[in-house]
Amino acid sequence: MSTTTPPSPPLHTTHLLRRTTLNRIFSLLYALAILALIHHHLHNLHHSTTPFFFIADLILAFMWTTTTSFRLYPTDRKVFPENLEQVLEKKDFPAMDIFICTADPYKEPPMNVVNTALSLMAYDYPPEKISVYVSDDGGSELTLFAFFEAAKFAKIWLPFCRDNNVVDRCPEAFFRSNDVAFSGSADIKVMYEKMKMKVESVVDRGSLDAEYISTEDERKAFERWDKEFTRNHHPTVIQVLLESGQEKDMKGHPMPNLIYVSREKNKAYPHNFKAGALNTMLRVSAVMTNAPIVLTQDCDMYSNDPKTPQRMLCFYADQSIRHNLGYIQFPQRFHGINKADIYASEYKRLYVINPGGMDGLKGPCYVGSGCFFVRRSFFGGPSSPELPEARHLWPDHVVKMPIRSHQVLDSAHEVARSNYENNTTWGSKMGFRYGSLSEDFNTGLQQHCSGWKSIFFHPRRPAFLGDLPITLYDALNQNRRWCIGLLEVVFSKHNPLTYGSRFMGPLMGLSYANNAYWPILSIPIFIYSFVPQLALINGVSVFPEVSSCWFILYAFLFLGANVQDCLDYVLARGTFQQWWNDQRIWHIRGLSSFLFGFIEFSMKRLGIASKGFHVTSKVVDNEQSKRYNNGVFEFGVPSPMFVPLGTVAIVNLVAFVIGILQILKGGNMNGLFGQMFLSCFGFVNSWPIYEAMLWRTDKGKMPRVISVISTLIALTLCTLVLLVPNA
Ligand SMILES: O=c1ccn([C@@H]2O[C@H](COP(=O)(O)OP(=O)(O)O[C@H]3O[C@H](CO)[C@@H](O)[C@H](O)[C@H]3O)[C@@H](O)[C@H]2O)c(=O)[nH]1
Ligand SMILES: [Mn+2]
Repeated sequence: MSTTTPPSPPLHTTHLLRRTTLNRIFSLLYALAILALIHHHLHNLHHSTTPFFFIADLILAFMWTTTTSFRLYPTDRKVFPENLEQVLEKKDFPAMDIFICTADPYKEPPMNVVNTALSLMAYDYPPEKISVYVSDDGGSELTLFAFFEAAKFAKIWLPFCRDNNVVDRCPEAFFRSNDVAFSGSADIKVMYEKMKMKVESVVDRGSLDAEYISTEDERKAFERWDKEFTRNHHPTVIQVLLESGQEKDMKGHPMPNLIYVSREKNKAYPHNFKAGALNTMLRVSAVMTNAPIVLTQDCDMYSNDPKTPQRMLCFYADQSIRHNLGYIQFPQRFHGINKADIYASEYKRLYVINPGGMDGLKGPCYVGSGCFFVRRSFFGGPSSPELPEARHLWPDHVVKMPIRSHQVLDSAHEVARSNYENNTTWGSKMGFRYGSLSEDFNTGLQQHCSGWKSIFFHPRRPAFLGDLPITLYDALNQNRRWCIGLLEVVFSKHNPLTYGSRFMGPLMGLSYANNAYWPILSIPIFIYSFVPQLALINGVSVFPEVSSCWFILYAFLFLGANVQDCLDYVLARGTFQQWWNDQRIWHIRGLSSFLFGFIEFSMKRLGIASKGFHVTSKVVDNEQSKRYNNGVFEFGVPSPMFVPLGTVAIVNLVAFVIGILQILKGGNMNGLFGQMFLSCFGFVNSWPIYEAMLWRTDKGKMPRVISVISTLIALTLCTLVLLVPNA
């Protein structure tokens, strides 16, 4: 009799979405329609405006092709963490090194960073297997001070969460939403508030008074902030705040490791922003704990689900996919979004819809936060390792010394030196990749190209929740930085279309290109925001007449793209109103951040100074936050990025009014319908801009100077076009 081992229960399953077949059929139809349109354009090239639309439509067609790569294999996954223990015993769970990046105590309040750290330390996971590394690029004693306090509070907070099975393990989120009386929660709240007050008062004052320093350890730590210490030029500071083997929580259970690291900064060496910080963390953690799993977290992205590591393990523990599994990406989700999501800060397409489409191919892009990496994936491809010279940095190295021992601390300082990476392949072949302000996109791309796969998992309850920009200026600035980073990849050797398609296949190449080529959308958006409108003012018809069959083609292309986009959006649990705002913000980005990102990228290439990584502010102004919650656009600052928005708003208004007048006078409605429709669309989309320019009185209105400049430009354009002979 033969015995067979029963098959182990599934840890995860994956399936294609039901809409896949429809998607594919529609893609084919739409592609044919695009070909017909190109044919139509080629026959009409002699018309004066056709070349504009030809260029615009070619770019739109290209972008549509890239979007289609997400629609051919849209995938969804399920995990079964309840089966985990049959495959992997708790004592065999892999260790995890968690990196939390922060860069500025005034834009990223230390109390928020502490909250993120506490939520992650409190994971429902063996604490002795967790090490949290806080990377402080701000080199701030205020942040370190906050973490000394956090380490004390953690000894109470962790057992409280564990014993009461708390789900919101970020203290701030817990106290905000839980009125249920957990045993002891009132006392803990008092302790939390006390810590918060202490930290915030120190941050408000901007310096640390002797009265706040209570132990010898702390005194010694803060001595490192001497007179020479500045944010851009200072020695390495590594402070072990909690050591798992040594420290116990108030119930006697082990604590996770908690380590503060501010890498050495020296103006003579490039620090490569976040990617540089993360590479330092990779090395420092290698000599201290060297866990096989690395979780990267932005300082504002707190854990919203203590079971996330178990869900991640459902993939990691599956031997059949392990050999080339590089990372598991959870989507970036946000808290505090207003109901209509006016700035489309949720980036539903980028963070939720598109990754699901790539998951059916070789896996999603890395988006910078909420991503569990297999450490080995930073050191060459699955079958072509690229290892650092120092043996103790290899991913299989086993650390045998306690993290506070001299040897370990000495090597940690050594690898955090600002010139450590000189003449090495860190940032080019190893670790997080340099050369792009969108280090996340760049790193994921290169990992995929070297043969790694990734997995996208989108649980119902968001695994992480982050802050989002609540002013239009911040939102556009963030987008502008991304564009610079994306263009840096497009114009590098790792272009997703050429290099990417060669190593990942054409569909993955197109998926990556969809994001990378965002900024070129600026061209069709500018053309369609100005040319048909100006022609309308001049009474020139540029689109097919309503009665012609070409009009049906135009209508199909316009409606087809928008209805499908809207369906994708609504099926991903969005609302129609959110989709509406999302399409509007795409136009806004096209007219502002995409263009300005392109300009700054070009200047950077020409060697003219650039701002580098401009950290998004996470500080909330009460007035602004009130307006944001009411769904009111926040302009306020006189940014040149607002000028095209104002100009387009006025040109569309003028065109729409003149169009109506012409029709009333018995003009050519049949020939001008398309243009009337576009001006009307532009007019409706610009509503918040008229409000901000004309009748709002609050601080978030459009600054006068921007209104004046954009009105002048718009009126000049409208007048000039009237001088063009009406052909
Ligand atoms: O020199 C720097 C600059 C930034 N950061 C950190 O990088 C993170 C992201 O910065 P943020 O200003 O919040 O940028 P976002 O645009 O919101 O971030 C998105 O875009 C970045 C790439 O541009 C990714 O790194 C992020 O993970 C992704 O969430 C924050 O934790 C910062 O502290 C550093 O550690 N060092
Ligand atoms: Mn952020």
